[in-house]
Amino acid sequence: MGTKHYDVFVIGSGIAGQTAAKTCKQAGLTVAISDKREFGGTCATRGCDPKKVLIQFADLMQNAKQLEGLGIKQPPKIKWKAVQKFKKSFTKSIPLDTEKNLNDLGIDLYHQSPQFISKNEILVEGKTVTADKFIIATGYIPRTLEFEGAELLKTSDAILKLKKIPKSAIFIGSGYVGMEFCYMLSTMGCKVTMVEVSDKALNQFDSFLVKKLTKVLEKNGVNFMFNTKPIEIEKLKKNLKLTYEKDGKTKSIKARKIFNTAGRVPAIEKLDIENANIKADETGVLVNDFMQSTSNENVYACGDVSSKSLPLTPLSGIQGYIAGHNIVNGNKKEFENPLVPSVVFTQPQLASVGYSEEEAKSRYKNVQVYKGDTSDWYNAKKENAEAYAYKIIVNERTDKIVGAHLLSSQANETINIFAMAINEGLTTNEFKKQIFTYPSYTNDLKSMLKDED
Ligand SMILES: Cc1cc2nc3c(=O)[nH]c(=O)nc-3n(C[C@H](O)[C@H](O)[C@H](O)COP(=O)(O)OP(=O)(O)OC[C@H]3O[C@@H](n4cnc5c(N)ncnc54)[C@H](O)[C@@H]3O)c2cc1C
Ligand SMILES: NC(=O)c1ccc[n+]([C@@H]2O[C@H](COP(=O)([O-])OP(=O)(O)OC[C@H]3O[C@@H](n4cnc5c(N)ncnc54)[C@H](O)[C@@H]3O)[C@@H](O)[C@H]2O)c1
Repeated sequence: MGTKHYDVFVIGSGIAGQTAAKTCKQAGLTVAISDKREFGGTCATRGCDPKKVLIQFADLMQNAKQLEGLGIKQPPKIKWKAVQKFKKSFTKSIPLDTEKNLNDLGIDLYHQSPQFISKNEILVEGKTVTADKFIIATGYIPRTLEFEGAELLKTSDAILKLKKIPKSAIFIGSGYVGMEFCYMLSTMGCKVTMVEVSDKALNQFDSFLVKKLTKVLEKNGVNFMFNTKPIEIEKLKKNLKLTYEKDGKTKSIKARKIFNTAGRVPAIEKLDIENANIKADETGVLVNDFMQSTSNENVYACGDVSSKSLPLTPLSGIQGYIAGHNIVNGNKKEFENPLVPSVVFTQPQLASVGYSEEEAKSRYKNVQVYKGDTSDWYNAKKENAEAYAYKIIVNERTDKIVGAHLLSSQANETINIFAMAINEGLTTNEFKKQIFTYPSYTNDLKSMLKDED
């Protein structure tokens, strides 16, 4: 058993790990990186990017359905095999390209989960490896559900690889992942049931808008079952049977597939972090603003697996850079909790940035809430869209916009306008003075600041 030493050993090759590793290598440090799955991380290989390739076909179907009888004879037929082939053209080369890119930079690669054996030693691929600094960038993994038959559940990895659209499916959990994929499958003709333990979907988002989105998905054929607790899964000949509890009664439903979309948790279970005195809780590896472990100064954590901020791709890249920079230059850069817009890629899309109505009301004395159903506005009507709505939050004293929540077919883009407005501290008057293209969803944003509910 040989021993090897590096200045920096990075665990996880997603956007956070890659960014951190490259930052250290480019500063002249010796660096190694390990991944226990294919290189490239979640977003590029089994998350955001392949998901958007698939979902755009659902969007096409949805748009066509909306215009059926208004010029569209019938919605197009989707060749799912071809769609999957197209998606693969984005994902297939990622692992090898990532490895080659890291290799070319002179970074050593390991293909296994390391285990900490002491504060500065790990065991990986049968070797003891020591390093001055370790960076944990292992991301999130699906939450394990603990009921009988839970091993029959599939995760988002399997949804992205479906060989055909199943006749029926049950989703357990209506967060981002559950809502996006239940929209995709229901639009493609799958009979979908959504089982959610709480009383509404997308708990992080504005209820006024979530209700409207839920209604659209119900029209798409999704059967939402709230306040419902899954308790057992059983394998039948063709189907799976889910037994659940609702209103004190025990009942069951059947479907071809059941997906675990009940949330994601920090991927730390294989690392034996306690051997290196690294502390973590359900939010991830506990770090300070320098992305440095609060209990072991030679360890940094970044991306989803760190305890700081939301598990989204743009933040993982920023945190990876900060961790790498602080290892190279000493703790100089702090993670300052940037304003983060986010979007659920259903149709309509639900997007949000800044404070919710409740957060703003607890923070400011007087809050102005602009809220409306705009499904009768031109942009929605021309698409024959079911729902178009908004809620914008303004601090009344300063007239500055502090939060925006949009439900529209273009919300993934238009929310970025509000992100910029909030970052720049624009007042509603300054915002309304902007000239935007016409007719566009962006131009509608100005009119939203006129109507008070
Ligand atoms: C289906 C889905 C859709 C998503 N869509 C979006 C979206 O539209 N927009 C958005 O912003 N975010 C989205 N996300 C979230 C986004 O993918 C993550 O925030 C981002 O990928 C996190 O990057 P990361 O580098 O922190 O972790 P990851 O990309 O998860 O990388 C971690 C790496 O560490 C490896 N690893 C884990 N454990 C070990 C171990 N013990 N040893 C060695 N290696 C290990 C993993 O194999 C992985 O390659 C989505 C996530 C999912 C699952
Ligand atoms: N578009 C995007 O940006 C995007 C897309 C996918 C994922 N993500 C990221 O991934 C993270 C995880 O998303 P997610 O959807 O996996 O988790 P989530 O935490 O957003 O949602 C999980 C849902 O499952 C429910 N749930 C939990 N246990 C349950 C049980 N036993 N039975 C029934 N329901 C149960 C929860 O109440 C919740 O509604 C997000 O926070 C987000 O940061 C982002």
